[in-house]
Amino acid sequence: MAPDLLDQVDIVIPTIRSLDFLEQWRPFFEPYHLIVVQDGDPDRQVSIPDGFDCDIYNRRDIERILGEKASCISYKDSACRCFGFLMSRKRYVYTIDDDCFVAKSPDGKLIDALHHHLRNLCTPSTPFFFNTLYDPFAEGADFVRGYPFSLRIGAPTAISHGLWLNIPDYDAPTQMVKPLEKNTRYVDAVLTVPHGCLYPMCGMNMAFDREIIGPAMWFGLMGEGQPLGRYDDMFAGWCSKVVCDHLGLGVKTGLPYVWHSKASNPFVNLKKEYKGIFWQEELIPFFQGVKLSPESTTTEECYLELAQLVRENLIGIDPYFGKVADAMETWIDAWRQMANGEKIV
Ligand SMILES: O=c1ccn([C@@H]2O[C@H](COP(=O)(O)OP(=O)(O)O[C@H]3O[C@@H](CO)[C@H](O)[C@H]3O)[C@@H](O)[C@H]2O)c(=O)[nH]1
Repeated sequence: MAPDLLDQVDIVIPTIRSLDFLEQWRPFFEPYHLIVVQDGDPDRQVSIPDGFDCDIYNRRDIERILGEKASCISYKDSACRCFGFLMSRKRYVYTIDDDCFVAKSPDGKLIDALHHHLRNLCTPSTPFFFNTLYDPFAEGADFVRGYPFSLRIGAPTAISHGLWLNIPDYDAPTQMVKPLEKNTRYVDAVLTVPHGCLYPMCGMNMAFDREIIGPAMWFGLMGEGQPLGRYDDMFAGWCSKVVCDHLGLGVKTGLPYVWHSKASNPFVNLKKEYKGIFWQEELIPFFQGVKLSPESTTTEECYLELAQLVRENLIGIDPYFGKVADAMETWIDAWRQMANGEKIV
C-alpha cells in the first residue's frame, strides 16, 4: 500500500461476537486504525487482540455521543456499523464482518482485500459505457476497441463492493433450499455497475470514499424495535447508488474476495427479512424511478431530498417508512455536526 494512504483509512467492524478473526488479518490490518461497533449487551467484554490500534464503541457510548440522535443508529443488527462511519475522520472506510477471513486466489496467494479495495477506489469507474474487458484501470487491462475516447477519463469511484468465497450472501429462502451450497468460483474481475442500474450491496466486505459518499452510507432502521432486519446494506446500497448516479460517481463490484466462514441461521434470518422480501418488490422500483433535482449538488443535499421522497412515496407501503425518512434526516444532522466538530445535541 502506498504509505501516504495509511493515515487515510479506517476499518469499521460491527460485532456481536469476538474479534478473534483479526489474528488472521494481522499482517494486513495492523497498520490501520480500527473502529469496532460492539452491538448488543454493552457490559459484554470484547477483547482486542494485542497490537491493533482500535477504538471500540458500545450502545452506551453511542447514546452518550449522539444523545437523542442515537435513535438513527440501529440496535441488534449489523446496521449499527454506520456509527463507525460517523466516528471516522478518514477519507476511506473499509467495513468487514467478524466472520470473514483472508481468502486465497487460485494460485494459493493470500488476498490483501483492503489493498485491492483501495486500488479500486483510487482508480476511476466506467458507469457511462460498459467495457467488455472489465475494469480498464486494472493491472494489465485497458479500454477495448470501440470504447468512446471522450469517456475514457471515467468517473470518480465512490464504492468498492467486494465478494465472498465459501458461504454465499443468500436471503433466508435461498439459504433454506440450498443449505449446503458454497461459493467456490473465484472470478478474476472487477466491473463498474452501470449508471441507472441498482444492485444488492452487501456490507460484509465493502469500502467507500467517505468524503464523497459517506453521508449516503446510512444502513437504515433495523433490528430491535423495528419491523425489519438484514436489509441494512440493501437500503444503503439503493440510496447510495441513486446518489452516485445523480452526482456522476462510480461503483465497482467483484474483486477482492474474503472467506465468509459462518452461515447465519436461515430461520432466524427469515423472521428478520420477512417483510423486506415483500417490500423490496415495491421499494426497488421506487428507487429505480427516483430523479433528484439539479439543485441537489452534494451528497448531503441529495440524501435529504431522497429522505423527503421516501416520506412522500413509501408511507403507503408501511408507516415505518415515515420513521425511516425522519431517521435519514437525523443521520444527516449528526453527520454535519460530527464533520464540523460540534458537540451533538
Ligand atoms: O445484531 C447483530 C447481528 C450481527 N452483527 C454483526 O454484523 C455482522 C454480520 O452479521 P452475521 O455474520 O450474523 O450475518 P451474515 O448473514 O453472515 O452477514 C450478512 O448479513 C448482513 C445483513 O444484515 C450483513 O451485512 C451481511 O454481511 C457480523 O460482524 C456480526 O457480528 C451485529 O453487529 N449485530
